[in-house]
Parts: sequence; structure tokens; C-alpha cells
Amino acid sequence: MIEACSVDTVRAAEQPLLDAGLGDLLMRRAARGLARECERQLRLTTPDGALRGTTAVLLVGSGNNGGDGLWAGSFLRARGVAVTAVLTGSRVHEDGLAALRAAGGSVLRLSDHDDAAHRRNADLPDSVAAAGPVGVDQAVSLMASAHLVVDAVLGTGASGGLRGAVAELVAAFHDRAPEQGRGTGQRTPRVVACDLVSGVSGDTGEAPEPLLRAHATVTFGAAKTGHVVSPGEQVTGELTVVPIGIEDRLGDAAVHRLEAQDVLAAWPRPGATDTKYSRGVLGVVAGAPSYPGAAIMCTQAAVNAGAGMVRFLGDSTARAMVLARSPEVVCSDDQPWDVHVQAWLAGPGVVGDESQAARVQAVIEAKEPAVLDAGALDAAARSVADARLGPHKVLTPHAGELSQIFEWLHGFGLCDAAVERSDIEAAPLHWAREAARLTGATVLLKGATTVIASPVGDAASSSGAGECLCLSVGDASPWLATAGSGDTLAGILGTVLAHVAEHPQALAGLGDWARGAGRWAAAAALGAGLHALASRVRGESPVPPSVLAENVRAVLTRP
Ligand SMILES: NC(=O)C1=CN([C@@H]2O[C@H](COP(=O)(O)OP(=O)(O)OC[C@H]3O[C@@H](n4cnc5c(N)ncnc54)[C@H](O)[C@@H]3O)[C@@H](O)[C@H]2O)[C@@H](O)CC1
Ligand SMILES: [K+]
Repeated sequence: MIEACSVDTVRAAEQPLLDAGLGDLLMRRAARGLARECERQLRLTTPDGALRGTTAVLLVGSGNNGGDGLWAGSFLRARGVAVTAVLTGSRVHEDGLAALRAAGGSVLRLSDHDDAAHRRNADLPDSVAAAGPVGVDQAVSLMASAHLVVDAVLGTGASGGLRGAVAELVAAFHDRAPEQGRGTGQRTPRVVACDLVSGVSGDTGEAPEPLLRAHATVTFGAAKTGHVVSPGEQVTGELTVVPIGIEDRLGDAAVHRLEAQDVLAAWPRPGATDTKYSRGVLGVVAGAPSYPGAAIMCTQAAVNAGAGMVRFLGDSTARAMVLARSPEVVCSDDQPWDVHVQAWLAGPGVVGDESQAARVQAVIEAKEPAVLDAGALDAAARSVADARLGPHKVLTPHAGELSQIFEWLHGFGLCDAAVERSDIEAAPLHWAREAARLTGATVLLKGATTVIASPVGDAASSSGAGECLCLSVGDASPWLATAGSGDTLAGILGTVLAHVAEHPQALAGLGDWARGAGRWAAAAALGAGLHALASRVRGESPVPPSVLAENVRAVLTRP
């Protein structure tokens, strides 16, 4: 599990040490960790793994993030790396700069188009003014020919993205070296970000372009929210958290990130005395004449994920198709109020069919927990006009569907404005939280990183004020972006909900937050985690949903 913290939480943990005059020590520890990762990346670029003869360019901003970069540069210089710092601001961390100079590093100053005017206007300190000017084009060439580029422009003290000449520089670098073979091998330059990719918000993960996409990011004390949610996560590369001595002082995490081992350890497995009922019965309302496949895929996924029993409600054609693929599913044309289940899944493929729409409505109103997916989302949003849903109802929109939900909520006067899909993609965690707050439901927002926001404590009450529990799940194969993936996810989610409904403490091992109302968000994250693992069973290859449903069993097989 990665416990990602807000910037304020990290600052609060640092403050007593800064007050005690230990700021330099913290920075030195941070810089040592950064230098270690830089060395590792540099060794990847040479045939014999030697550092001598390698070159590093540091992009250095005006704050402490730049200070970390300069100190790390001085350590690299001592190991024989040729280091050039390019100062991007009108101020600089003076001790770090002195350390780099003393170690024999070169220092340049990024100039804009009118360098003389820039110097006059910026009123540069002597240390910065003494550095030779370098234009954007020249700096791009320096970066492109280096073995390593260190991004130490902006860290946790930044507001907004890169601006001015350094923004031009980063954009031009990416134009010149598109992707640089990133993630595929060891081509140079490797890019290491100090603390955060400059411009990424530590608290929201917002990542306004231009950005220097990193192969690796080294952060200090704790991961930040921006490392574990989209779009920040997608530019972060491999994340290393370097301890700097504040770890015991950290407050609560802002986002709990489930990793593969957490999912496998927490996945509910039957005990010797379990029965099909004690393991959890999942009722499914899915499929319609125009989308029969959705019913097949979600029931198949639920069966393979280990549901005690899957009960499918639908018309005779859909029932015949479901049974042909999964004979273990119990099929009927009953109404939800006539059958006993521990949890529901409603919505996949339910389009333009009145009897299924009526069943969906009954599921929304039922007391049992439910996954409300695809065709159930609009009805769920409409129902909020009458009553908030509660964290045991799990909404599973992608960004476009969430935008639609906000449109309904706006129509009912429950939020100030509609929210565009692009806004949601730019700040998914923020909008998932907002949706959870407004609907009272657990919201699982699909995307490159899946985020889950759930109202807990007071927020679960009718007022909607109070805390929101946030989780994230990553590492899904990009091949998952295919029609039907959502249906398999929904089936897996329903299976966990049914189990957790029967065993409220089942996921408590994940952390205290997974108890009480938090168990629904934990269940959602677990389901998304299993889905991601199933997408990678055969490495990076196409994974059609019916194959994914099969893969689920392979993931859960214990040797
Ligand atoms: N506080 C501490 O004890 C530690 C801090 N560390 C480092 O310090 C960093 C935070 O340092 P700072 O608070 O100085 O913040 P930054 O280094 O992020 O720098 C922010 C500075 O840049 C300017 N700025 C803000 N937004 C900008 C933008 N969009 N474009 C251009 N300039 C902008 C501001 O004037 C501010 O002075 C962390 O990210 C980490 O790298 C580490 O050394 C570990 C210890
Ligand atoms: K940075």
C-alpha cells in the first residue's frame, strides 16, 4: 500500500524539524536519495554501468526543489559525472549553488529572448547574474545530448504549471525528442524528477502541459497525492520514496493506493465451512436486446471472481445467452424485490428496455449494496433528487458518464454548474470526491488510474458535510481500453460487494479506514485491483473482456 499525503501533511511533519534548524539536514538527505536514483539511471545508459564520462543537465528552479537538485548535482559531480545546472528562475538556493560550484559543476542561466531586459527587470542576485546565459534552443541541445536530465524546477511550493522560458524549453525538448523511447529501454537522456514532475500538483494530480515526462521520480518523506492519481501519475514514471526523518510524524494519508500484493492478500477466499450463501449471492440486472453481450460478460466475470452464486434477472433471450456461456448462473425473469441476494449489480447493457429499466430502479431503491454501472448511472443520478444514495451504492462512471451525472445534479440545483468531461479528465480525484459528496454514493471513476471516493463519517449522512475516503488503483494494461471491459469490472465489483455485505470485517486487514462505511470503497478498490491484475496475466497483449473474465481465475490461483 502506498499512503499518499497532502502537501500540507508533509509540511506539518517537516515543520518541527525546520524549527529546530534541521532544514539543511533534511535537504541533504533528500538530495542523497535523489542522487542515488540519478546514478542508477545513469548506469543504465552506459554499456559497463560506469558513471565516469556521463553527463547530467539539471533544470533548477528558484525554491528548495532547485536546492535539492543542486545538492544532488554536487554529489553526482563527486562521482565523476559532468554536471551542468541551468538556472530557470531569478533566484536560486544559494547553498546548493555554492555546493555544486565547489564540486566543479557548470552553471548557466536560462535567458529569454531579450536577455538584457530580463536581467534589468528581474534584478538578479549576483550568484544568478554570474552564470552565463543560455537560450532555449541551446539548452534543448544540451538536454538532448546529456545522459540524464534532472527536473528540479518546481516542487511542492509551486502553484500552477511551468511558465515562461522554462515552459518553452520543456515543450521544445519534447518536440525534438518525442518520447525518447520512454518506458521501452535505456535510451538517453533519462529524466528524473525531483519530488514531483514540475508543474504537477502534489494535492490534485493536475498536470498542465508542458511537462517533462519522467522515467523516475524521487520524492521525500511520503508519496504525494499527485503521484498516485491521474494525470500526474502518468508522467511520474517509477516512484521512489526516500525517508528523510519525518515519516513518524506524518498525519493521515489523503489517498490509499492499493498495490498488487494488497489486492491478492485481501481478496476474500472461502473457508472450510463457507456455503454458497455465506460467500455472497450477487443479483445481476444487465443486458437488453440491443446489448446482450454485456449480460454475458458481467456474469462470467462474477462467476470467475468467486461469487457464491450469481442470479441473473432478464428476458428469455438474455437468459439463454447467459446460460450458454455460464451454466452456473441462476436465471429468472423475477423482479429484484422477489429474490434474496447480498448485493446487486445493475446497468451493463441496459439500454432501451423498459422491463430492465424498472428492475434497475428497484435495485437503486433496494437496501442492499449495489454496483450501479453504465445504463444505471442516469437513473441513479436522477434518484438523488429524492434521496442521497449512501456509500453502499457504488457508481462506476468513466469521465463522460460522470459529466452526465453532474448535468443531472446541476439540473436539480444540487451543484452550481455542469462539469465538462475535459475538466474531469484534468482533475479526476477532485470530481470523484465532489460526486461522492453530492450523491452520497461511493464513486469509482474509471481512467488510466482508477480513483475511488466515498463519503464516510458525517459525509455519509444526509447533510453531505464531512470526510471523504479516497483510494486509487493503477497498473491496468492500456489494452483494457476496449468495449466490454467495464462489464467485466462491474461483475468483479459485484462479487466483492456481495462478500463484504455478508462479512463486514472482511477487508479490515487493509487498514482501519476499510472498516465501517469505508468497507464499500475498499471493496470497490479491491475489485478494480483484481481487474487490473487480470488485464496483465499474459503481459502486454490484447485482452478482450471474455478473456479477461477467464484471466481472473489465473490471478486468484494459489500455487
Ligand atoms: N521543506 C523541507 O523541509 C524540504 C523540502 N524539500 C524540497 O523543497 C521543495 C519545496 O520547496 P519550496 O517551498 O521552496 O517550493 P518549490 O521549490 O516548489 O519552489 C517554489 C518557488 O517557485 C516559485 N513558483 C511557484 N509556482 C511557480 C510557477 N508556476 N512557475 C514558476 N515559479 C513558481 C515560488 O516563488 C516559490 O518560491 C519540495 O518539493 C522538496 O523538493 C526537500 O529538500 C526536503 C525537505
Ligand atoms: K521537480
